[in-house]
Amino acid sequence: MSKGTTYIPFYDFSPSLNAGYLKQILPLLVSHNVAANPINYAIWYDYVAGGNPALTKAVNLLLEEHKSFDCDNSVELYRSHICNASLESFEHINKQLHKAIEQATSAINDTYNKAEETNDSFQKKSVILENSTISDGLKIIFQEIIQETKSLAMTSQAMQAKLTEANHEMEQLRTELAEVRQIATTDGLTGLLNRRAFDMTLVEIIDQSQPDTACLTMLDIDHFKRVNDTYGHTVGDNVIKYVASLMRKHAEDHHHVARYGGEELAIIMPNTSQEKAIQISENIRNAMEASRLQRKNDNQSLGTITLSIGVARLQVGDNPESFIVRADNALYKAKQSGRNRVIHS
Ligand SMILES: Nc1nc2c(ncn2[C@@H]2O[C@H](COP(=O)(O)OP(=O)(O)OP(=O)(O)O)[C@@H](O)[C@H]2O)c(=O)[nH]1
Repeated sequence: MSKGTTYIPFYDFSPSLNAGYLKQILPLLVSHNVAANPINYAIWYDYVAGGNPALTKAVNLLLEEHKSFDCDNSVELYRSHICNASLESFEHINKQLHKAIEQATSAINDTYNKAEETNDSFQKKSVILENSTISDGLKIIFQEIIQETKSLAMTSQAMQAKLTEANHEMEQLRTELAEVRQIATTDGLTGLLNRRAFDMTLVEIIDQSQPDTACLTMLDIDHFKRVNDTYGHTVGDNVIKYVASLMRKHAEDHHHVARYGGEELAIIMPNTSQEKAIQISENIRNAMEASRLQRKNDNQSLGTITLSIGVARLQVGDNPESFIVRADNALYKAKQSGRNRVIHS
């Protein structure tokens, strides 16, 4: 069982016990119509194993309310009761630690500076005292105080060095997290945003935009199956990469070009009128139609490959789903009406 919500769930039961859980979990997944994916398995594993009362309560509540274990509910259960590790949570922890180290460094700096100042002033006064007529006992006490402040200054200096090192490590970690984020949001084939990043960006842009000021363009390569079947999957991959490069070239700097899935690509266009979105889409479509692609190894022509494109503009009350549906419907119309064209909703 995972021990409550952690960053990494921990399971330490024996194989035979796990086999027993498996036998109980499968019928539960079937009877509650739950998809047997790893997230759901983890939820029902904890449910069967017991020992995670908050999760058991949350699952029972969903059952009582006859709610489905759809993707949203499952991810919510998993994040709230089993594992809340995410790039965002690691980045949050990193930021908090960085802040704490900065505060500690600043406090240590103050201590060091004060100790140095006090030390300086004591040093000056000790010269005066050396020549004064105060008793030797007092002179010894004074020397001891000077030693103490010196050692405080040295300790502060050593702590300062350690904190600077810790800060450096945190910065390195932050760079690594940024690299992981980059990998997690990038499509491996095209280098465009992947579907996860597309979904997140679309939510943000809808949140930030007024109706009519943003557009969504969905693009699909025509008869792509034929390309794969005739020239092979590797050539197909290269065609997708080529289309991605055309999209990057024609989209504006503030646009978000993404691979929506398979041979379907998309551009989220904030601060862009529908006319502008159509014009950019036409430029991409024209450029593709005019391209003379050849197979690398034998220069065999791939013939003309075309694109169908659907454009939608953001409307009042839109959410990501409705926005995508409108762009997708326009794309579908482009396909239905003969392909190699741009249609807006
Ligand atoms: N090479 C390659 N092919 C892919 C990739 N993803 C999806 N496909 C292929 O894309 C093709 C999509 O075919 P369909 O959806 O039937 O449509 P189509 O042939 O493009 O025809 P229309 O969309 O109707 O013009 C399928 O053959 C998929 O296997 C990929 O990453 N690489």
